[in-house]
Amino acid sequence: MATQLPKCLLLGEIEHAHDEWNSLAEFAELVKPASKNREDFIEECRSGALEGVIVAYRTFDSFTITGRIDAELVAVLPKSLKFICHNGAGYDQLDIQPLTDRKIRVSNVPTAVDDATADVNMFLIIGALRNFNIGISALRNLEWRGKATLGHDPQNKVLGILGMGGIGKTLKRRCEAFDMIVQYHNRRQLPPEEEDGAKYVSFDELLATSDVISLNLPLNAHTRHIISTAEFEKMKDGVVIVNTARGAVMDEAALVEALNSGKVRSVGLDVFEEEPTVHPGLLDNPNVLLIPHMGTFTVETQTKMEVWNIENAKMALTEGHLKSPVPEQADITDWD
Ligand SMILES: O=CC(=O)O
Repeated sequence: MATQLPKCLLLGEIEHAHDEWNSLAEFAELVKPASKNREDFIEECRSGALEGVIVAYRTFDSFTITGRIDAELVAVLPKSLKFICHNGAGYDQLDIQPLTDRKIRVSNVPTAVDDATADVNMFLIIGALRNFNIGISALRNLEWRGKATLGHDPQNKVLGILGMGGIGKTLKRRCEAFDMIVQYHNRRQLPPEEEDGAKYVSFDELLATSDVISLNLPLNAHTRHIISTAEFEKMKDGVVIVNTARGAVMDEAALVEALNSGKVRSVGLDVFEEEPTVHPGLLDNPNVLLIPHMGTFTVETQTKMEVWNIENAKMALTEGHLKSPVPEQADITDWD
């Protein structure tokens, strides 16, 4: 009698790496949920229709199907489920603790996102320093430069990177090519070979001494609103801030006030607290350069990310472990 293959559940779509995804059929029956929203998905899980699923591959956009992977959802996920492979560097859509409690292992996609996100980060730094939003909007309104005032050069400006992970380190190299002086803050100082000449400073020193502050840290319970009114007050007058991490690391309402008061000169934002909604005080402010979460939005990077995430799923199916487990679970060895 033929042995039954385990199931691998696709939450969301594969857009590029179709061959790699289809190759998983050697190891698993590839299935999709029937549901299109959280309520139905919870019902589908409860009905037992997804039993036999060992690995779930999910995309950022599959949030529309499942909502947050939180304790409520974790309680109904198939009993057979052992691995969730998240296609993205930031995995704040998943609550790791309830998943760990249920012995479900989670992976994310680091590294593959670094270049594309650092490129957007650099674009935002230059664009915000040079007031390009004002010029671009004026030109589209047939007002030539409109109210654009002189911008500022990046050369010799102090860049403070908050969160020196893969994207932060890649950004550092980009910014050094623009002759910026790079300092950073992490919860722990990096070894010298990883710092690669960047100065380690305390959180408060980074706030007080940077001309440009770049937010490159993950969103979690410790980092939500890590930049709010008290932190803006500690910054230099006329500071420039860019964010390609997650909107909620910065208090958007407090940012609008800091922009209105002139404390913050300009910002470049790729991410927002309540995507796809953007605070009207940001939309209305000409000193805000906005991009709709396009940090990794390139053919090459989206393909790399899918291939990486499929490798996680394949390893889970064939070897029973993940290529890139999330840091919270990386040191756990007892999964039985
Ligand atoms: O936002 C993009 C990602 O988390 O990969």
